[in-house]
Amino acid sequence: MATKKSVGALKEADLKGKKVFVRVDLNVPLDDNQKITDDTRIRAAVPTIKYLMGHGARIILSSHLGRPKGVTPKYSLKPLVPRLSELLGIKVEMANDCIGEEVEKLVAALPDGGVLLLENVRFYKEEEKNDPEFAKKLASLADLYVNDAFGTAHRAHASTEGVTKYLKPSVAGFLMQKELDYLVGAVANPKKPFAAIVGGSKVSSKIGVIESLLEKVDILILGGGMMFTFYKAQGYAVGSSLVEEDKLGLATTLLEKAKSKGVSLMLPTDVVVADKFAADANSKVVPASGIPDSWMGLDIGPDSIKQFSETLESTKTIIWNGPMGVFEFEKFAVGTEAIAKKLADLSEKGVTTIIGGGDSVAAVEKVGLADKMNHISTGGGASLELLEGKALPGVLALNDA
Ligand SMILES: Nc1ncnc2c1ncn2[C@@H]1O[C@H](COP(=O)(O)OP(=O)(O)O)[C@@H](O)[C@H]1O
Ligand SMILES: O=C(OP(=O)(O)O)[C@H](O)COP(=O)(O)O
Repeated sequence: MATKKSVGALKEADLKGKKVFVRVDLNVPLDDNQKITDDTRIRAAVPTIKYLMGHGARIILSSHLGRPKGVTPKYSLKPLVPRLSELLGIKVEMANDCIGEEVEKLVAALPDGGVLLLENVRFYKEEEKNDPEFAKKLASLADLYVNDAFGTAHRAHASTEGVTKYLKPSVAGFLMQKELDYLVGAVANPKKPFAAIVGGSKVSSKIGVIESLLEKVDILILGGGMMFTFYKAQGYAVGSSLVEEDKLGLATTLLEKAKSKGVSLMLPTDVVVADKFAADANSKVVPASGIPDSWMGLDIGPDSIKQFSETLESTKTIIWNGPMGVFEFEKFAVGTEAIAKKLADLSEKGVTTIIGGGDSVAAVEKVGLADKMNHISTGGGASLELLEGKALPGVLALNDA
């Protein structure tokens, strides 16, 4: 685990004129017109960058956006430059690549206090493979490394882990430290009953976390795209809803494990189904066991909202990652907004509420309730893995970890 020493290391580092490779998580939601719909992750990255600017460092920012397969214009980081520049109060330069000669020239031209944003590091498949040669190329751009990408700290990728082997010192940024300080404390000894709410669409990467969560929580509520794999495992028809066919066996095991552990695992009893994946789809509420052929579940229904809300009343700590439905479409935002309101309400009554994840936080911001929560985390998967008790590779790789 990174300790206060890591921040000390950043504060003690000689930064004047030094090229600093800063991994940030600028994986923000964008709409169809490439407009940022929630800038939480950009704002969260600002304190470390401003500190580096103020100390005369030459800042090379690196991030991913989405899960592109190769170079994909839709996943370019260019639309973020105006907002980043505005927040930093300087003109941020943008590179068309993240390695190579053009990037080296732009780095060489950086003045003290200047900021260069590299293009999406996931445009190279070597990033997620944690390819050492690619990590070396990234590292060759700079003199030292700062990891402030808490949201990606659970990934052992070239820009989060590999690069630390070639860049010393490698230290945590302020956001990384703040997240760890809060989350490690909050989840090591949570006030009980402790509930986790897991939804969203990253089923295959988050379903595995559920097994360990069953060791920690008293109540586990599942919604969003996560629920249909569990429905199908129980023999329900799911129409054209999001399902991970190869996780059906795991879902069955998890249902059994919850029972044997005495964990109350709750699935929505009703679902809002749609005839297409669109804002103007026809929709109706059906029982969980009654999803019609070729319809897809895009939100939890009113009965589920009621049951989940009543259950949450009894808790003392709640961690939530993953929206309950496709909240980006008004018609399917009801479940997510109701749960957000419930958590805000409970927070005022003294329940500890932690919301993590790019889209979950966007949903809570959208209804203006972020300020009511105890902690808004920039990491969804990362906070769940911390809660599991796992060491995060991006943190472990730092010098003072
Ligand atoms: N029933 C569903 N079917 C498909 N996608 C869903 C469903 N419910 C929620 N989602 C989608 O899940 C996405 C967020 O998932 P995820 O990335 O796991 O959350 P976070 O970013 O908070 O960690 C949202 O874009 C939302 O539209
Ligand atoms: O959005 C993210 O994770 P999250 O949705 O779990 O919060 C991070 O940027 C990590 O992205 P990834 O899950 O594609 O590695």
